Parts: sequence; C-alpha cells; structure tokens
Amino acid sequence: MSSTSTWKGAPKIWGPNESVKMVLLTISLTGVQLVWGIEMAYCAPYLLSLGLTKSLMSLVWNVGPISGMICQPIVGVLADRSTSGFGRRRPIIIIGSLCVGAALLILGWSREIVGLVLAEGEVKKTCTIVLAVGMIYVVDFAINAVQASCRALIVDTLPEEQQQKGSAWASRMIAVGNLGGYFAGMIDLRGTFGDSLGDSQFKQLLVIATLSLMLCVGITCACVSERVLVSRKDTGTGVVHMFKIIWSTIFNLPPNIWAICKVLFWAWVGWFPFQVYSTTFVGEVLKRYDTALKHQIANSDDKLGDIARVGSLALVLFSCVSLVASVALPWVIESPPSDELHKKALPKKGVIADFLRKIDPYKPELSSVWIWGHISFAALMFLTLFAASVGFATFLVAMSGVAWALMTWAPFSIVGEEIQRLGGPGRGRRGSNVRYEHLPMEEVDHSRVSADVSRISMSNSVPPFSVADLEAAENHVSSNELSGVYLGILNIFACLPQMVGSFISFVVFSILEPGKSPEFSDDVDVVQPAKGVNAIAVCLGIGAISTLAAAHYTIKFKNNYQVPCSSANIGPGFDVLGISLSVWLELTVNIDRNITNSTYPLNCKITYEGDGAGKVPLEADHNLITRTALYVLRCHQQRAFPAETHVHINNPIPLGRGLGSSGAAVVAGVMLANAVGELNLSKDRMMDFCLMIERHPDNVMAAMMGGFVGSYLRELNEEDMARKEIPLAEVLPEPAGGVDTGLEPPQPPMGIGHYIKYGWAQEVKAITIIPNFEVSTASSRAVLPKQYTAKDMIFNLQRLAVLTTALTRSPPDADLIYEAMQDKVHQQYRAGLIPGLPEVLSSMSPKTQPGLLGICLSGAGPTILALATENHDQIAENILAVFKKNGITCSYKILTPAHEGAEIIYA
Ligand SMILES: Nc1ncnc2c1ncn2[C@@H]1O[C@H](COP(=O)(O)OP(=O)(O)OP(=O)(O)O)[C@@H](O)[C@H]1O
Ligand SMILES: N[C@@H](CCO)C(=O)O
Repeated sequence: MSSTSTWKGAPKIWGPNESVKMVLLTISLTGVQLVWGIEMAYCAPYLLSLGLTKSLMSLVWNVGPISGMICQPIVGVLADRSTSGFGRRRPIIIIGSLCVGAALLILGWSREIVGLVLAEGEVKKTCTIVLAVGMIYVVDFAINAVQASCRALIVDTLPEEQQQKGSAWASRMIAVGNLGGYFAGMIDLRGTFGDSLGDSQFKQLLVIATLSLMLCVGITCACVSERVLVSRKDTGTGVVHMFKIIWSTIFNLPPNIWAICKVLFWAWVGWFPFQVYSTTFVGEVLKRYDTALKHQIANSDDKLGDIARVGSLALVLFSCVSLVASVALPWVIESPPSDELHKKALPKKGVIADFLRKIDPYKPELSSVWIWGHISFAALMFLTLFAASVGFATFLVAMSGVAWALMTWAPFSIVGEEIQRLGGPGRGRRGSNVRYEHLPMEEVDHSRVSADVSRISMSNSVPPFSVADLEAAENHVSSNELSGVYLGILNIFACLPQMVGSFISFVVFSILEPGKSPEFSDDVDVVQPAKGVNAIAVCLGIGAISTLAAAHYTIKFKNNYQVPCSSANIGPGFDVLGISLSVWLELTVNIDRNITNSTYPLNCKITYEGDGAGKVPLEADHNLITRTALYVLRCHQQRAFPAETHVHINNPIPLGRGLGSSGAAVVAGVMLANAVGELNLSKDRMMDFCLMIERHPDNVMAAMMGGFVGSYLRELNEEDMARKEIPLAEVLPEPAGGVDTGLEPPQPPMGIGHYIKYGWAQEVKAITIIPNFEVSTASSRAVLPKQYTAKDMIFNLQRLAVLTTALTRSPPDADLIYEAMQDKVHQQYRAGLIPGLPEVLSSMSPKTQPGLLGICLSGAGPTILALATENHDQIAENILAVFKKNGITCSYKILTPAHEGAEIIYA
C-alpha cells in the first residue's frame, strides 16, 4: 500500500476573467436545479393523470430525500477514489446527466413506450405507472449523483479563499435554474414550438429540462479541467469497504463540518414544509380569508388552475427575491481576508463603488448573516399563522427568498473552506492546502486607498500569497481526498430532516385536517369558507421553531476563535519576520444574558486547559487575554465584559518558549473584545490594538494575518509611550490600578503596523525543538545590546533581503537559505540563557543533515526552528541529541504554516 496519494496536473477553469470563470464552473447547477424544479412541480399532476393514487404519491415524494441520502455519499466516495484520466468529478457528471436525460424522456413518453408492447387496458395502465415511477427513481438517483459531483467540483477546483465566492455563484446559478423552471412552466410551449418537442406541455418541459441540463453540464465539463488522482493512499476496494469509509467518516467528521451538519439538520426541518406547502399555503389563505379574490375565482371555469397560479406566482417571486439576494449579498458580506481577487473585482467608480467602500469596515461575516437568515425565515414562518390575505401570504413566501439564498450559499462556502483547509500538506486538524509558487506581485489598487494615509500601506500591502489572478489561484491545489464524501454526508443532514419534516406534517394534518391530502387538495369549493386552524401554517410555524434551533447552533459555532502560534525573527529578521504555525490557541466564548449580577470580577469567568494550566491567572484583570480584551473594551467606553461572559481557553502553545504564546494571547484578547463588545473592528484595526500591547510586531502580525509575514511598526508619540494603562511590555505586568486599570486608555493611532505577506515554498516544513524550560521574552530582550556595529547590521540586512524571496522559491535552494538564516543581532547574545545553543546552531547544516534548509532561534527562545524539506524526524532527533549532551531535554513538533491567521472557527 502506498503511503500517500499522488496527483497529476492542477485544476483550471477556462475564461477571460474571474466572473466568467465562476459562471462556467457553477452553471452546471443551473441545469441540475431546472431538472429538480420541473420534476417537483409537474411530475405529481402527471403521475396522477396516469392514474396513480394520492396515497402512493407519498412514496414518490420520499424518493428525492432517500436517493439524496444514499446516493450522494456513495458517489462521493466513488469519485474521491477515482483515478480516471478525465478527473474525479466530470465522468460522473456526464454519465449521470445522460441517465437523467434518458429517464426524463422515457418518463414523458411512458404511455407510448408501454403502448408499443401492450394493448389498452388495466395492465397497460399499471405498467405505465410502474415505468413512470421507475423513471422518477432513476432521475432522482442520477440527478443526485450529478449534483453531488458538481458541488464537489467547485470545492476541488477553487482555493480556500475563493470558496465563499464560488458558493455565492453557485447560489446565483441555482436561483437562475429555479426561475428558468417556473418560466418554462408558465409559457405555452405547444403554442410556441407546436408539437415538435412533444404533444403535451409536460413532454416539452421534459425535453427542455434535458437539453438545458446537457448544455449546462457540457459547458462546465468543457471549461473546467481537474487534476487527476494517479494513485491513492487507500487502496481498499469493494462495497463493504466503501460503506466502511462512509461510516467511519460520519463518526470522525472534523468538528467544523459536524457543526455545519447540525445547523443544516435543524434548518432543513424548517425548510421542508416550506418547500412542499408554500404554494398550497397561498391557495389555502385564498380559500379561507381572501373574500374578494375568492369571489373572483368562484366565477372562473378553471378554479383549481387559478388557485395554483396564485401559489405559483408566490414561488416565482420567491425565486426572484432569492436571485436578487444571491447577487447582492456577496457585495455586502465580508469576503475572506485572503480573497484579494474580491477587492480587485469591486467597482472602481460610481455611487455603488462609494457605498461599498463606505460599508467596507462594517461588513458582517457570512456566518453572522446566516444567523439572521435563520431568524428572518423563522419570523416569516411564524407570521404565516396570521396571514389573512393572498397579498400578505405572497409577501411572506417571496421574502423567504433572502434566507433561501443564504441556505444555498453559506453551508457550502463554510464546508468548502474547511475541506480545503483540511487538505493541507501534513495537516492535522486544521490548515490550508495552498501550494505556494513564486507569483508576480499584484499591483496596488489605488482606488481603494483610504483617506487615512496611515492605513494605505496596511490595506495595500501585497496580498496574501501574492495572487495575481485566478489562474494563479488555480495553482493552489487541494490535496484533500475526501471532498466528495464530506459533501455527501452533508447532504444526509439535508435529507434526513425532510423525512422528519414529512412526519411532523403527517401528524399535524392527521390531527387538524384528518382525511385531507393537502398537497393535492382538489377542494375547489372556494366560496365555502374553510374551518379550523390552518394546518399548513401550523406546519410552517413548527418549522420556524426548528429554524431557531439552527440559528442557535450557528451562533454557537460563531463563538469560537483560534489563533496560531508563531515563530519570530527566522534568523536575521529580528523584530521583523514571523511565520504563523499549525498549533492553535482556541477560545470558546459564551455570554449568559440571563445573569445580570455576575459574581465574577468584571463579569468574566475564565476556565483554562492546556499548557500553563494551574499557572496562568484566571482573574479577568490579570489574565493576558482578558486584560487585553478589557483594554480594547475600555477604548470603546465599555468598562467590563457583558454579564456574564464565560471564556474557555484551550492553549496548546507552550508558554515562554519562543513560539509566540503571548502574541497569540494578545491577538485572542483583541478578537474577544471585538466579539463581546460587538465592536465590528476590521483585522487591520484589531492589529492596532495588538501593537499597543506587544510592541514588536513579528509575532502578533503573523498570528493575526497568518503565513510568512514581514512587518514594521509606526512609532507611538512620547505621551502614549508613557501611559501606564498601556504598559508596552513584552507581557503585561501586574495591573497598575486593579480592576480600574486603564479606565480611559489611549486610543491606538490608525495603522500602527504595516505588513507584507510572502509566499512559502510548499515543501518547506518547520521543525520546532522545544526545550523543557522557559525563557521569558522580557529577560531574553534584557540581554541584548542597546547599540550594534554597522558591520553586524549590514550582515543581517543583506541576509534578510535574500531570505524572504529564497523561502518562496520551489525547489528551495538549501545553501542560499542556510547562509541567509544566519544572524548577528540577537542569537549570540542569548546564548547564555540557552545551554547548548551555539553548538546546536553550528553543528547542523544542509551538508550534514540532508533536507535541512536553515536553523535559528525561534523568537526569544529557547525553541529552535529548523526549516527542512525532508528527514524531519531525523533532523529533530539530531538536534535533541546535541541538547541532551548539554543536559537539556526537549520535545519536538513538525509544523506547517497557518496561512489563515486568527479566525473564527466552527465547533
Ligand atoms: N493563553 C494564555 N493565557 C494567558 N496568558 C498567556 C497565554 N499565553 C501566554 N501568556 C502569558 O505570556 C507569557 C509568555 O510570554 P513570552 O513573551 O515571555 O513568551 P512567548 O510569547 O511564549 O515567546 P516568544 O514571544 O519568544 O515567541 C506567559 O508566561 C503568560 O504570562
Ligand atoms: N522579535 C522578538 C520576538 C519575541 O517573541 C524577540 O526576539 O525578542
């Protein structure tokens, strides 16, 4: 069994610019949605016309969710493991679409096909029904396979920072498909095409659905090329093995994907009644309460048709609203910090451009807006209980389109990003999978320069990864192999609740309207007022409660923050260079607003696990994280935490070892204040607060922004430097004035720190050798000289200039990097604090240690940072041996860059 999977090529999308590429990548979902829409809207009446009973119809209704639950994970696993030369997704998309097309045509012509072999009579009728139902099963299974693969293709093709945008485009394309389906149904097709596409409206609709699907998936498959899996890690075969994979993946889901599954489950229990009954609901309101319209319809020859049309209009409006929302929302929602292409795509001039620029600092994150999506949908569904006119009922249905746009966007975006992160090389729980190539730097977008000069260099610093355009972004390749099965499992959590929803509806209807079949009600006695409670509105209302549960779980996962550890200096870059690495400090924050009189000082309860447990203070005015948060809150006229705030800290970063534990704590503190104080600060502004506390920017900048970062710092004025509330220390000393410390602290100037993100050659990993003793940054800085010779400064500057680019080059030049990582500014002076340091540094070189690129003291020490492309364990063991000779025991970790920096996580 091979130990790793191997791949050939890189994903590519044809197209002149980013928007065209996104359309080409996601248009397949328009075709898929059109088929779903036409099937859902028109198959039921068709089957009833063939003579299928209403009770048997329920079996047909359930096939959609059942096939989704079964088919999508299986297709996901099969495709994930496929070594086809055409890629993992496209062969299934094409074969699946051909099956859908064939089944749709057989469905439409089932009477004629059966008629070829059977004469008129009961047997023919039964066989026709069996064939038609059978074809609906085929369509459902095959379209699920196509849908799953189209979704996975988006996840596989786009880098992490483009997932939000890709999913937004997918949401737009789905909305277009929805509208296309409704409009196709409204046009008199026979009047337009004659009988050339079939002798009934239904047949012609099926032909249109088939052709549209073929066209849409054809475009995507032709314009997107996938990278090819050559050989895979897991070589097991067979059906049992496949189910084992699904089973074990379900029970070992990454926490963030599991969190989304929970949200989806509750959200879909709420959306199911809407999907099935929204048109009927509008008709029901008409029959019950809308006297004026009811009397108009009473004189019509086609009462049932008129009621259906009123319901359909509501759904068309719903689709229009969802399309508008899916186009507009991405502009007013914060894009991932690393998605610099988004900034490039903003309009340059005009009212919209001005508006977007103004709201830029206040843009909410997608997950926050999704919470409001759940809540607004719940509110609309509760209001259905009070709907007494068709106009109001239509308004409620139509406005749900905004929440629907978020439902078809947010979960896929969040999961797509997570899958991409998980796929990073050598990753454990978290990480990006971006392959860093040396890419040309992007031009500064002067149109986005803010009025405040100090911010200019901040916002215009070279974008993360120097992504020049989407072609370059396409070089960021996921090495994750499980995207298909993850998305399949996600779909289980969208389908399972549909059955729960269907059962709830069954119970409600059995109690409130026994004996009726609401979805196919042919009670056209519209003049007779309907009695009793509106059962459909009750189902929608129950769904609303479930949607609130979805909001609760979305809020919950928004309350977790993670900040990576970092290694500063990287040899010659003293106080300048930093790289964030894959060990994360995590905060879980909960505010219990029921408690108004908290017994905890400053309303904050702190619990702690991990490195430093038992040692780190748990009082809000002593703990570095909460003291930092208090400083930020007090700058915003908030004296304490909201009552009562519970902050749980999980810190795996070793304290005082040179891995930026204090930098991570400061960043986490500022993020904490931003969240609990609802301050809406951008990352750039949060950085200003961090730099008021930790005055060397290398650790905090890397921890906040992620990746390999170079930074410089604007000097504070004399007055601010002297302020007691901001100790400007390496680590905050004991509070100067107890709980009142910093009651009116100085506001940080705008844009104190300026940074640039460099590339990082994909094959370079960081070996961190961590001695079992602490060296505080303060004491490690105390041994440094106050002045340096020009010779030593020039020595470092020369190497610094070479190192930042040398580390982006692939394959890395070990000789160049080794020499470029030498230093004369801090390491030699710190030798007295770290026994064995000179020997460790001088005994390791690429010549003696194959794979080693360079070695240095990490931050203020005592950890050693060794960069290497291979033999990581061996190099670590050799360094451990040198330390052991000097009486020091150490542990070691092999880490990779944490490119995203500080972020909210879903747990
Ligand atoms: N998660 C945390 N919660 C509370 N306090 C912390 C936390 N992490 C770090 N600290 C504080 O920061 C101190 C360590 O900071 P110090 O700057 O000396 O080392 P470091 O940040 O680990 O290393 P370096 O700055 O060299 O990378 C700890 O002793 C503790 O007081
Ligand atoms: N540049 C700082 C990093 C400390 O974390 C130093 O070396 O003192």
